[in-house]
Amino acid sequence: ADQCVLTGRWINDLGSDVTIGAVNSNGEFAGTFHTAVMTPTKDIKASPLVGIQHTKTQPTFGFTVNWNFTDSTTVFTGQCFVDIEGKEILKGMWLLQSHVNSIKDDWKATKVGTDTFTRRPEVME
Ligand SMILES: O=C1C=CC(=NNc2ccccc2C(=O)O)C=C1
Repeated sequence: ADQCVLTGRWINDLGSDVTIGAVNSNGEFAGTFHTAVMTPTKDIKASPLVGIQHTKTQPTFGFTVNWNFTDSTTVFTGQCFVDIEGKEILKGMWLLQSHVNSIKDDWKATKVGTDTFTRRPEVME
């Protein structure tokens, strides 16, 4: 089914903008994550992501984001669901690992949360 092939543009509930490229026959993909959560201190560059999805109906997926202006990493995992109107939703959870300078601070270095992505509507020309 071509539903829930992750290629394309997605927006999450924080307003961040994710672009995912082609998904290969192994389900692997790459893309960019343009976060909405950083106040534009400097020009906010997109951060790279790599991931993999199952290629079946309503597949599960995972991807990793390397935040390029902080030394932190977020891994997302979830499942793509198609609602009755055919709208796709990526229902997921994430772990954010912040860089800390000492293992003594490791206890406070991992945050967890939920996140939902929907397809970014193509702007009508
Ligand atoms: O430099 C950084 C560090 C962490 C960030 N986390 N963003 C997230 C973490 C979890 C879920 C969504 C987001 C998001 O940006 O939408 C973003 C930029």
